[in-house]
Amino acid sequence: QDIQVQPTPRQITVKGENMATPVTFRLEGEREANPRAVKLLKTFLGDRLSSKGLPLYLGEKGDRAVQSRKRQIPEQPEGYYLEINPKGITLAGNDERGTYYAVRTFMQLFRDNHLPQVEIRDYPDVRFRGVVEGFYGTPWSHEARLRQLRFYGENKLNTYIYGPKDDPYHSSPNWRKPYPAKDAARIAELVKVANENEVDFVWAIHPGLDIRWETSDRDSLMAKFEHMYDLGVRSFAVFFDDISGEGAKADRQVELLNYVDDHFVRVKPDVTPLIVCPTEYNKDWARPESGYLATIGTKLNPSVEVMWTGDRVISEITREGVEWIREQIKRPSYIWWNFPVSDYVRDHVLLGEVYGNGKDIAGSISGFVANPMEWAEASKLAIYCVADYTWNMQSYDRSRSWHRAIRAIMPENAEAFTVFARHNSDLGENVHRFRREESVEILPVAERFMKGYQEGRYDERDFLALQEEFERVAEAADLLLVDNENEALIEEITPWLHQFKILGDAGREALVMLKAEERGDRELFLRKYNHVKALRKRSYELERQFNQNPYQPGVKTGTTVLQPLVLGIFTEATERFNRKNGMDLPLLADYLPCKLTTNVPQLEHLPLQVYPNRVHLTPLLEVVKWPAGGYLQLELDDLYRIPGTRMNFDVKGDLSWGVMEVSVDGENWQVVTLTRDARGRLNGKWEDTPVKFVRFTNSGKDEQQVYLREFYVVFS
Ligand SMILES: CC(=O)N[C@@H]1[C@@H](O)[C@H](O)[C@@H](CO)NC[C@H]1O
Ligand SMILES: [Ca+2]
Repeated sequence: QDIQVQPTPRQITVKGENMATPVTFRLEGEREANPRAVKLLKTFLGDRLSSKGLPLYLGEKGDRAVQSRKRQIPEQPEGYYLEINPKGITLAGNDERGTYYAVRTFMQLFRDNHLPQVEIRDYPDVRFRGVVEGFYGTPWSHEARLRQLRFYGENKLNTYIYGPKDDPYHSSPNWRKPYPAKDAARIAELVKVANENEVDFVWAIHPGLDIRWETSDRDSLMAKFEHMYDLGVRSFAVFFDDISGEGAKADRQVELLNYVDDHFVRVKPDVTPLIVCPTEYNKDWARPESGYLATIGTKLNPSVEVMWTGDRVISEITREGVEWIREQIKRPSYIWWNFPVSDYVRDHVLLGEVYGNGKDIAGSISGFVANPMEWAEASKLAIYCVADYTWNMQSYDRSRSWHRAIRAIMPENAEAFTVFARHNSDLGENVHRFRREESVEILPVAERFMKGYQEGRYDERDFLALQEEFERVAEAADLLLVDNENEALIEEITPWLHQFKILGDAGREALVMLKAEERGDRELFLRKYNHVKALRKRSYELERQFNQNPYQPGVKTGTTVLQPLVLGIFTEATERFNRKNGMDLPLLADYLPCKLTTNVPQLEHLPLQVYPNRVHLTPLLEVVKWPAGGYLQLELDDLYRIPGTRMNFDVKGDLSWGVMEVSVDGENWQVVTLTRDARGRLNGKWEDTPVKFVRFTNSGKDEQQVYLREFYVVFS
């Protein structure tokens, strides 16, 4: 029979027919077994526990209760052996966490009226598995974190790294300060719940923005770690990502890390190995001539774990890639996988399958933690799949895992959530050029239909299939909006559900428009034309109402297939209607195109936010290396005055290297006077003859490392 356990166990042997579930169980080994495993099992079995009944042997290798099965227990860390048969049940761990995992598996196999007769030998591929809360944006709430930790216990994830960029006590300005009492108490509670769920709570510090390489700051960091230790934290990390200047120096970082390792981590009996996120944390940025990774590799204590995001900031993890970095840092890397994090595409939710990472990387990595979205519940979809992948790579099946994740997270509305997730998985254009599949099933139908429609002959079956899909979209949105099985999740995705409902309605109505136009039914066509326009307007209003953040404000859904399909059908039908009826019904306004050209590598694919009279560059989270002579140019679609332009590079020092110019023809340029305001932002304007081009250049002779916090141009 199809026994489903999450994550997929390494080896399951069915030994016979299902057996009737005993009314009671006699627990053997309670005193010596892992207390958290005992507690979990006793809570689960409740009044089925008694001094009589089928014996249930629980314990770790070496404990008396499981002595007879000693040789069956895998010797890998966190491995376990599970046996169910009419004579008795054995849940035996290679270590305490293994026993806990055996109980977790037993709980999934348990049915009120029957138990499978099985033998399972199981252990994880990757040593450290879990999540790094390491994104920019609103940190997760305390309640969201508690739910996460329980979710990790259920899915055999053993690591949660606390590192929200926007927590001022994790990063600047207060990394040197202890948490205020209320926050401290919350951290202590998180640690307690993490322990109950056999999760290492790793507290990370991000000091690099303003650290000074003096003993006073070293002592501040040690004192902060002591403060966290007193709250119960036993696992620590230091993040040196997204910094420049003094803090980015490898030998200084290594000196500090080795000091912390020697005088804190290894001094205390119960602290796990220190973890560091290096400043050069991906291959794209690694500069052999800087010697940064070589310094890490040769001088950093070998016991310190080194994180790595892959070949690029956001990238799939390949065997070749992890073997390359292993050479550089002289140890396996601890993967920081930047998915499903969406802090650089905040108007999207990423609910698609987890795929693209090699199944042959386990031998070269020590850890694999996913950086999630600020939407904690919505991130569970990907986290569930990462748990399955990192536990047993060879048997990982991206689609099976994803469907099981949906049923685990939304059992009552799995179908509706599947429809929603299918069409909310790609990121759209983004600065990292990282894309995901979206609307995979309907894509071929949509393409074939649009081609046929434009050529004047489409297959009616395709028409009906699209109609059915848009109906399912509309239904799914309404079902999920009133779903109460996971209210925290619905609360997170409500803006996208409203947008999804509009998309479903607009799709159905556009198809009615198409038929009305074909039949020459003017009245019906005009009714539906106006309805779709109204839906479009509602969609824009939603974009302005929800999720207003300074990076990618708004609410995008179905952007890769369904939205373009609706727009395509609407446009084609309206153009035909206009031609046949000598009318000039306007098409759906799309914002004026504005073109960006640049020779700054990190800005090459920077999406623009274009509004009726403003164009914003999408701010970047990472440090931008702006070479001497590096320029960024905006070409507008017409001649405009520039009543205002603003740039914020978050640079304290000299900005005189930056020059802004405007031009009518892209050849002759006039300099725009820039003034620096109290907050260090550069402001300018151009009220003279209207211009078509605006450019900003590093006219100095050195590379500048800046943050692109804000860059917009207002034109009129
Ligand atoms: C190691 C790492 O990825 N650090 C940050 C991370 O905090 C961001 O969430 C990530 C995704 O935008 N970008 C890389 C970088 O900005
Ligand atoms: Ca024991």
